[in-house]
Amino acid sequence: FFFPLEDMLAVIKPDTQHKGIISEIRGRGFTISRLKDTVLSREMAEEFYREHRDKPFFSQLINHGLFLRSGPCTMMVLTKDNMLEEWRASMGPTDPSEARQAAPGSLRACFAKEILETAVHGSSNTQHTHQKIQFLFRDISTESATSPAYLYI
Ligand SMILES: Nc1ncnc2c1ncn2[C@@H]1O[C@H](COP(=O)(O)OP(=O)(O)OP(=O)(O)O)[C@@H](O)[C@H]1O
Repeated sequence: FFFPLEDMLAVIKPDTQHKGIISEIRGRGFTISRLKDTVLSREMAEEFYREHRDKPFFSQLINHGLFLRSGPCTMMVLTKDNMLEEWRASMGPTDPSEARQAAPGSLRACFAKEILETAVHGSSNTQHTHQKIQFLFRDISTESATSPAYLYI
């Protein structure tokens, strides 16, 4: 199983797609090399956010107004130099009200509603990127990878 080292897994959460966020992401210099719409089941949402399963807000995160499962999530493999830092800076702080204060141009300042409806997700490190891409893009293949640097896992 191969994929480019610089890739990262990003997600546009439900109810955000129609607002032109994809062209906004491209406009910020991110290359979208894979894109797939997926409606998450509860089991998939729990697996997706498994790192947070011991947090007090885990149940809310999965169940809040069925938000995460209320429509398709757009799963994307993004590429850019200095990817992790660039994407986190583009997303802005987790809490959208903080984002609107501290990073008014960020995606969450522009598109997110509240802390449980944060519009976008990004894998927080390389290991999570690998796990999430495997989980969501099981069909990805060596031939389809585009970057010269690959990791074999
Ligand atoms: N204190 C909190 N109360 C309620 N929900 C929270 C809280 N902190 C985080 N969350 C929710 O859990 C998700 C994951 O939290 P995390 O700390 O990983 O933030 P993030 O890395 O900015 O967001 P994401 O993982 O979605 O990219 C957030 O998108 C948010 O919806």
